[in-house]
Amino acid sequence: MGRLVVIEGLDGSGKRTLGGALTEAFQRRGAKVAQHAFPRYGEDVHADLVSDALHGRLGDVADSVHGMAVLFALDRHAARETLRADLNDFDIVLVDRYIASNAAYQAARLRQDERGEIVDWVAELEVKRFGLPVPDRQLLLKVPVELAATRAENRDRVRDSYETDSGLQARCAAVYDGLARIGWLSPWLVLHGDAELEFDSLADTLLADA
Ligand SMILES: Nc1ncnc2c1ncn2[C@@H]1O[C@H](COP(=O)(O)OP(=O)(O)O)[C@@H](O)[C@H]1O
Ligand SMILES: Cc1cn([C@H]2C[C@H](O)[C@@H](COP(=O)(O)OP(=O)(O)O)O2)c(=O)[nH]c1=O
Repeated sequence: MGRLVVIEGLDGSGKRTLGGALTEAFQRRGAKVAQHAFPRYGEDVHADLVSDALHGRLGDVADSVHGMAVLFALDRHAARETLRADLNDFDIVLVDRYIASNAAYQAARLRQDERGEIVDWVAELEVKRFGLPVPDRQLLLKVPVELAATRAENRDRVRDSYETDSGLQARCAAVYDGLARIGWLSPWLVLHGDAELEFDSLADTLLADA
Protein backbone atom coordinates (compact mmCIF):
# COMPACT_ATOMS: atom_id res chain seq x y z
CA MET A 1 0.00 0.00 0.00
CA GLY A 2 1.38 3.41 -1.00
CA ARG A 3 1.54 6.47 1.21
CA LEU A 4 -0.70 9.46 0.70
CA VAL A 5 1.38 12.61 1.11
CA VAL A 6 -0.41 15.95 0.87
CA ILE A 7 1.09 19.38 0.20
CA GLU A 8 -0.83 22.30 1.69
CA GLY A 9 -0.21 26.04 1.85
CA LEU A 10 -1.36 29.42 0.59
CA ASP A 11 -1.71 30.28 -3.08
CA GLY A 12 1.81 31.07 -4.28
CA SER A 13 3.50 29.31 -1.35
CA GLY A 14 5.31 27.00 -3.79
CA LYS A 15 3.26 23.79 -3.55
CA ARG A 16 3.52 22.94 -7.24
CA THR A 17 7.26 23.63 -7.24
CA LEU A 18 7.76 21.48 -4.14
CA GLY A 19 5.64 18.70 -5.66
CA GLY A 20 7.84 18.57 -8.76
CA ALA A 21 11.13 18.60 -6.85
CA LEU A 22 9.93 16.05 -4.32
CA THR A 23 8.71 13.71 -7.08
CA GLU A 24 12.19 13.79 -8.65
CA ALA A 25 13.79 13.09 -5.26
CA PHE A 26 11.47 10.11 -4.68
CA GLN A 27 12.21 8.77 -8.17
CA ARG A 28 15.98 9.09 -7.57
CA ARG A 29 15.37 6.71 -4.65
CA GLY A 30 13.58 4.23 -6.90
CA ALA A 31 10.10 5.02 -5.50
CA LYS A 32 7.10 5.03 -7.85
CA VAL A 33 5.16 8.29 -7.53
CA ALA A 34 1.68 9.33 -8.72
CA GLN A 35 0.82 13.05 -8.62
CA HIS A 36 -2.60 14.65 -8.23
CA ALA A 37 -3.82 18.20 -7.67
CA PHE A 38 -7.12 19.60 -6.38
CA PRO A 39 -9.20 21.31 -7.50
CA ARG A 40 -8.96 19.31 -10.73
CA TYR A 41 -9.20 21.20 -13.98
CA GLY A 42 -11.56 20.40 -16.88
CA GLU A 43 -11.93 16.68 -16.11
CA ASP A 44 -15.69 16.53 -15.62
CA VAL A 45 -18.73 18.43 -14.45
CA HIS A 46 -17.51 18.51 -10.83
CA ALA A 47 -14.23 20.14 -11.79
CA ASP A 48 -16.05 22.60 -14.06
CA LEU A 49 -18.43 23.64 -11.29
CA VAL A 50 -15.57 24.42 -8.91
CA SER A 51 -13.83 26.49 -11.56
CA ASP A 52 -17.06 28.34 -12.41
CA ALA A 53 -17.67 29.12 -8.74
CA LEU A 54 -14.12 30.40 -8.18
CA HIS A 55 -14.32 32.67 -11.21
CA GLY A 56 -17.72 34.21 -10.47
CA ARG A 57 -19.72 32.16 -12.98
CA LEU A 58 -22.01 30.47 -10.47
CA GLY A 59 -23.71 33.50 -8.98
CA ASP A 60 -24.42 33.48 -5.27
CA VAL A 61 -23.61 29.76 -4.87
CA ALA A 62 -20.06 30.93 -4.24
CA ASP A 63 -21.26 33.01 -1.26
CA SER A 64 -22.19 29.89 0.66
CA VAL A 65 -19.29 28.47 2.69
CA HIS A 66 -20.93 25.06 3.06
CA GLY A 67 -21.96 25.14 -0.62
CA MET A 68 -18.37 25.74 -1.73
CA ALA A 69 -17.08 23.09 0.66
CA VAL A 70 -19.47 20.59 -0.94
CA LEU A 71 -18.37 21.51 -4.48
CA PHE A 72 -14.69 21.01 -3.64
CA ALA A 73 -15.51 17.77 -1.79
CA LEU A 74 -17.48 16.44 -4.80
CA ASP A 75 -14.51 17.20 -7.04
CA ARG A 76 -12.37 14.97 -4.80
CA HIS A 77 -15.09 12.33 -4.53
CA ALA A 78 -15.10 12.02 -8.32
CA ALA A 79 -11.38 11.17 -8.14
CA ARG A 80 -11.70 8.78 -5.17
CA GLU A 81 -11.39 5.52 -7.08
CA THR A 82 -8.37 6.79 -9.02
CA LEU A 83 -6.73 7.77 -5.74
CA ARG A 84 -7.47 4.35 -4.24
CA ALA A 85 -6.11 2.56 -7.33
CA ASP A 86 -2.96 4.70 -7.27
CA LEU A 87 -2.43 3.92 -3.58
CA ASN A 88 -2.38 0.25 -4.58
CA ASP A 89 -0.06 0.72 -7.56
CA PHE A 90 2.44 3.39 -6.39
CA ASP A 91 4.75 3.84 -3.39
CA ILE A 92 3.82 7.49 -2.97
CA VAL A 93 0.69 9.37 -4.01
CA LEU A 94 1.58 13.05 -3.82
CA VAL A 95 -1.37 15.43 -3.74
CA ASP A 96 -1.23 19.22 -4.22
CA ARG A 97 -4.11 20.43 -1.98
CA TYR A 98 -6.55 18.02 -0.38
CA ILE A 99 -9.18 17.99 2.37
CA ALA A 100 -7.29 20.43 4.60
CA SER A 101 -7.53 23.11 1.89
CA ASN A 102 -11.29 22.92 2.24
CA ALA A 103 -11.08 23.20 6.02
CA ALA A 104 -8.57 26.07 5.92
CA TYR A 105 -10.09 28.19 3.14
CA GLN A 106 -13.74 27.73 4.03
CA ALA A 107 -13.09 28.26 7.76
CA ALA A 108 -11.14 31.41 6.88
CA ARG A 109 -14.31 32.84 5.33
CA LEU A 110 -16.10 32.61 8.68
CA ARG A 111 -15.80 34.39 12.03
CA GLN A 112 -13.24 32.91 14.39
CA ASP A 113 -15.90 31.40 16.68
CA GLU A 114 -17.54 29.60 13.72
CA ARG A 115 -14.37 28.02 12.33
CA GLY A 116 -14.21 24.88 14.51
CA GLU A 117 -17.62 23.75 13.33
CA ILE A 118 -16.79 23.88 9.61
CA VAL A 119 -13.42 22.19 10.14
CA ASP A 120 -15.20 19.26 11.87
CA TRP A 121 -17.95 19.26 9.25
CA VAL A 122 -15.46 19.02 6.37
CA ALA A 123 -13.73 16.01 8.01
CA GLU A 124 -17.08 14.30 8.61
CA LEU A 125 -18.24 14.95 5.02
CA GLU A 126 -15.10 14.02 3.13
CA VAL A 127 -13.65 11.21 5.24
CA LYS A 128 -16.66 9.57 6.88
CA ARG A 129 -19.42 10.15 4.33
CA PHE A 130 -17.51 10.39 1.02
CA GLY A 131 -14.91 7.79 2.04
CA LEU A 132 -11.87 9.68 0.82
CA PRO A 133 -8.53 8.17 1.84
CA VAL A 134 -6.99 9.80 4.92
CA PRO A 135 -3.54 11.31 4.30
CA ASP A 136 -0.53 9.61 5.92
CA ARG A 137 1.37 12.92 6.06
CA GLN A 138 0.46 16.54 5.41
CA LEU A 139 3.17 19.05 4.56
CA LEU A 140 2.43 22.68 5.35
CA LEU A 141 4.50 24.97 3.16
CA LYS A 142 4.71 28.09 5.28
CA VAL A 143 5.71 31.43 3.76
CA PRO A 144 4.88 35.00 4.78
CA VAL A 145 1.48 35.96 3.35
CA GLU A 146 2.98 38.91 1.41
CA LEU A 147 5.62 36.71 -0.25
CA ALA A 148 3.00 34.14 -1.31
CA ALA A 149 0.86 36.98 -2.75
CA THR A 150 3.79 38.44 -4.72
CA ARG A 151 4.69 35.03 -6.15
CA ALA A 152 1.05 34.32 -7.09
CA GLU A 153 0.75 37.78 -8.72
CA ASN A 154 3.86 37.24 -10.83
CA ARG A 155 2.59 33.96 -12.17
CA ASP A 156 1.23 33.98 -15.68
CA ARG A 157 -2.32 32.72 -14.85
CA VAL A 158 -5.83 34.02 -14.37
CA ARG A 159 -6.26 34.54 -10.61
CA ASP A 160 -9.39 33.34 -8.82
CA SER A 161 -11.47 35.21 -6.24
CA TYR A 162 -9.68 33.60 -3.25
CA GLU A 163 -6.19 34.43 -4.53
CA THR A 164 -6.88 38.13 -4.78
CA ASP A 165 -8.33 38.40 -1.26
CA SER A 166 -5.37 39.21 1.02
CA GLY A 167 -7.49 39.17 4.20
CA LEU A 168 -8.69 35.68 3.36
CA GLN A 169 -5.14 34.49 2.74
CA ALA A 170 -3.97 35.84 6.12
CA ARG A 171 -6.86 34.19 7.99
CA CYS A 172 -6.26 30.99 6.05
CA ALA A 173 -2.59 30.95 7.14
CA ALA A 174 -3.76 31.14 10.77
CA VAL A 175 -6.22 28.24 10.30
CA TYR A 176 -3.49 26.13 8.63
CA ASP A 177 -1.21 26.78 11.62
CA GLY A 178 -3.94 25.50 13.93
CA LEU A 179 -4.58 22.39 11.82
CA ALA A 180 -0.87 21.54 11.76
CA ARG A 181 -0.56 22.16 15.52
CA ILE A 182 -3.34 19.71 16.40
CA GLY A 183 -2.31 17.16 13.75
CA TRP A 184 -5.70 17.39 12.02
CA LEU A 185 -6.52 14.08 10.21
CA SER A 186 -2.86 12.93 10.39
CA PRO A 187 0.64 14.11 11.38
CA TRP A 188 1.85 17.34 9.74
CA LEU A 189 5.32 18.53 8.88
CA VAL A 190 5.82 22.30 8.69
CA LEU A 191 8.27 23.42 5.98
CA HIS A 192 9.56 26.94 5.60
CA GLY A 193 9.03 27.83 1.94
CA ASP A 194 11.21 30.95 2.05
CA ALA A 195 14.30 28.95 3.00
CA GLU A 196 16.30 26.50 0.89
CA LEU A 197 14.45 23.18 1.06
CA GLU A 198 16.34 19.88 1.28
CA PHE A 199 14.26 17.75 -1.06
CA ASP A 200 16.43 14.66 -0.76
CA SER A 201 16.33 14.50 3.02
CA LEU A 202 12.62 15.31 2.97
CA ALA A 203 12.05 12.38 0.57
CA ASP A 204 14.09 10.14 2.91
CA THR A 205 11.97 11.22 5.90
CA LEU A 206 8.72 10.57 4.05
CA LEU A 207 9.84 7.16 2.80
CA ALA A 208 11.05 6.21 6.29
CA ASP A 209 7.53 6.94 7.57
CA ALA A 210 6.33 3.81 5.79
N1 LIG B 1 11.39 28.23 -2.97
C1 LIG B 1 11.09 29.15 -3.89
N2 LIG B 1 11.85 30.25 -4.05
C2 LIG B 1 11.53 31.18 -4.97
N3 LIG B 1 10.48 31.14 -5.79
C3 LIG B 1 9.67 30.09 -5.68
C4 LIG B 1 9.92 29.03 -4.73
N4 LIG B 1 8.92 28.12 -4.82
C5 LIG B 1 8.10 28.59 -5.80
N5 LIG B 1 8.55 29.73 -6.32
C6 LIG B 1 7.91 30.52 -7.38
O1 LIG B 1 6.72 31.07 -6.82
C7 LIG B 1 5.63 30.97 -7.75
C8 LIG B 1 4.49 30.17 -7.10
O2 LIG B 1 4.92 28.84 -6.91
P1 LIG B 1 3.93 27.61 -7.13
O3 LIG B 1 4.75 26.37 -6.91
O4 LIG B 1 3.19 27.75 -8.42
O5 LIG B 1 2.93 27.87 -5.89
P2 LIG B 1 1.54 27.22 -5.51
O6 LIG B 1 1.45 25.91 -6.26
O7 LIG B 1 1.63 27.02 -4.02
O8 LIG B 1 0.48 28.21 -5.84
C9 LIG B 1 6.18 30.32 -9.01
O9 LIG B 1 6.47 31.32 -9.94
C10 LIG B 1 7.46 29.63 -8.53
O10 LIG B 1 8.42 29.59 -9.56
C1 LIG C 1 -8.79 22.00 -3.03
C2 LIG C 1 -9.47 23.16 -2.40
C3 LIG C 1 -9.09 24.46 -2.72
N1 LIG C 1 -9.71 25.52 -2.14
C4 LIG C 1 -9.31 26.88 -2.56
C5 LIG C 1 -7.87 27.20 -2.42
C6 LIG C 1 -7.54 28.10 -3.58
O1 LIG C 1 -7.62 29.46 -3.18
C7 LIG C 1 -8.64 27.85 -4.58
C8 LIG C 1 -8.19 27.27 -5.90
O2 LIG C 1 -7.16 26.35 -5.73
P1 LIG C 1 -5.77 26.53 -6.50
O3 LIG C 1 -4.79 25.59 -5.89
O4 LIG C 1 -5.40 27.97 -6.56
O5 LIG C 1 -6.16 26.02 -7.93
P2 LIG C 1 -5.43 26.46 -9.27
O6 LIG C 1 -3.97 26.27 -9.02
O7 LIG C 1 -6.02 25.53 -10.29
O8 LIG C 1 -5.82 27.91 -9.48
O9 LIG C 1 -9.58 26.99 -3.96
C9 LIG C 1 -10.76 25.34 -1.24
O10 LIG C 1 -11.32 26.32 -0.72
N2 LIG C 1 -11.15 24.07 -0.91
C10 LIG C 1 -10.54 22.97 -1.46
O11 LIG C 1 -10.93 21.82 -1.14
